Amino acid sequence: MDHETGVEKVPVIYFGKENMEPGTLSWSKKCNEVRHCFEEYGCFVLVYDLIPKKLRDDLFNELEQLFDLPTETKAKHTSEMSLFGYTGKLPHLKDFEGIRLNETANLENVLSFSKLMWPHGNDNFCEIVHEHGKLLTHLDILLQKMVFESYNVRNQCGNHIESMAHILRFNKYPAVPEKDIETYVGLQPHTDKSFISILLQNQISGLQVQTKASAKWLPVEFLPSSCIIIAGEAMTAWSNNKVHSPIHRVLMAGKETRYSVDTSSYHKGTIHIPEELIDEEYPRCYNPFNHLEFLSFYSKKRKEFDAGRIQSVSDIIKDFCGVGT
Ligand SMILES: O=C(O)CCC(=O)C(=O)O
Ligand SMILES: [Fe+2]
Repeated sequence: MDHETGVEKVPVIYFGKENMEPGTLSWSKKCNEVRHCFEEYGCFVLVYDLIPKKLRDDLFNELEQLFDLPTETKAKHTSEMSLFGYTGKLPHLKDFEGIRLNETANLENVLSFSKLMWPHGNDNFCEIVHEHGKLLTHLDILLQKMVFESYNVRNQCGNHIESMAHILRFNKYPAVPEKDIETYVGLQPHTDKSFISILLQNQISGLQVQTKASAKWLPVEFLPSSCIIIAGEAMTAWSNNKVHSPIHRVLMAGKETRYSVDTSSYHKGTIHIPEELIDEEYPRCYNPFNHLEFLSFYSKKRKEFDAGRIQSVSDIIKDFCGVGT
């Protein structure tokens, strides 16, 4: 809630050098702030001077060039799982395009992708994407440490973080024809299946998040040096339902193309709900689950959803590993 205007807004958290020293009082306050936002909204805008402005601008320039490549070239980047590879121009998403890359903090992965896209590779692209991959992986791990700290399960954090994988998705939402404004959906309402998702965007807004309390759509405003942090269903399960995984969508209402970069973290093994988060008030809601198997389960459900056979793919973690399902 914005106290001056009384208007409900997606919360904003500021990270500065002065509160990022683990063990200090201001660090624990920040950890609690992060946890509070995850519990009440499932998301927040993070203002943090982590990625230099020029590096960000360079990334969005590179993305423009990448998406300008012929569709046949982009489609060379394939995968059996619907979560990976190139997604283009699906009937229900109009002109939306997405490209997913695995572990961009590992330069080899970016290099082999660039050789697939450009006959002689593209050093500039590789350097910029790899730099982002490293910084965003670092940020994801930092946020996870803060969550574990705030729930008093710091001792379990090391193993958890060592098992994390990071996937980057580049998204392109083309400008909207005048007649379609108001009705055009860039990305349908969904919850993320990750542990945490971190979103960077160019200056073009469009992301909206549904509130937990009143299911109201809140637009996410762009702030300089910011990214948007969203809790995925895997963190909801890990936290025994304390963390909220918000439904969000992209509604394009502008004449300029929107680009975003989504970094999602996934556990490569089994996620166990800490015993410390289970008690009489909060009985166990989820069994231990394999995160990658959950993604395959989602992938199948997603195909059923796209074919109109099921109504929703939000909250699907309950079907997968909820206690009593
Ligand atoms: O582009 C955005 O702002 C949202 C992207 C998103 O929700 C996703 O990739 O899961
Ligand atoms: Fe999402």
